[in-house]
Amino acid sequence: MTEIADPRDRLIVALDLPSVQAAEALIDRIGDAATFYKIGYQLGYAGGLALAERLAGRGLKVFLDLKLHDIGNTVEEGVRSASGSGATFLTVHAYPQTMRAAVRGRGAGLKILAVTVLTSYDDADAAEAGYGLPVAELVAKRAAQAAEIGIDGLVCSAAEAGSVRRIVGPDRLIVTPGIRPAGAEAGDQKRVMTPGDARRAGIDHVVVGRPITGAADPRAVAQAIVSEMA
Ligand SMILES: O=C(O)c1cc(=O)[nH]c(=O)n1[C@@H]1O[C@H](COP(=O)(O)O)[C@@H](O)[C@H]1O
Repeated sequence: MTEIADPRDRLIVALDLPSVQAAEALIDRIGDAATFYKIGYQLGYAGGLALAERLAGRGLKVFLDLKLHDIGNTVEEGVRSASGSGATFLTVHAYPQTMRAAVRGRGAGLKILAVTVLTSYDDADAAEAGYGLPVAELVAKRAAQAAEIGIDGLVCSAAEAGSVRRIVGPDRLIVTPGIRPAGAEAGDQKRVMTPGDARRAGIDHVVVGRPITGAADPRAVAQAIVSEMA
């Protein structure tokens, strides 16, 4: 688990919103309660990649959640292009070929996170997708491969954080979505945990979307999550 000087950096707010204007309005409302923002498909395909550069230029940290998975050459060159965006994190799916290519394309300052098994999957979903392993074993297998390949961090559910930490050691990052403050709706997430329990399980960063983007007071929810983890 890495030392983090500013406790706000542990929270990554997922900007899962339809437009740059909506994202900028949310960032304004949150103000200095958050320092780290994630841009994924929904916003990325609606002008969010340019926003990523602007946020990084303002000193905010940016997680580009592109979840790359393609032939090695395409992943390597895609990661190389993203290396100029000012982002701190970029996701790829945790397939060995893909992870090796991402490490080859990684530029200075960009950390590659490998998504082990999506937090919306349980064992039945993994079986339906053709995997012969329960989720916990598939996460462990992919975490070990990621560490061997030299990936900077893993995305998994907080429920697997303890076993992933034992596999990857203290220096690799563990980033966990599927985070729900007590009483919040799980939605399509199947492997969920509260921010406090996730922190106690040894995670470095949590990713939180709808509990903040859908809140009447997103700033207050962000502050409560940061305090719960401190
Ligand atoms: O890579 C991710 O960020 C990710 C991986 C994963 O396994 N599960 C997962 O939910 N995410 C992302 O984390 C965010 C979670 O959003 P909420 O469920 O609204 O809190 C979304 O932007 C997802 O795309």
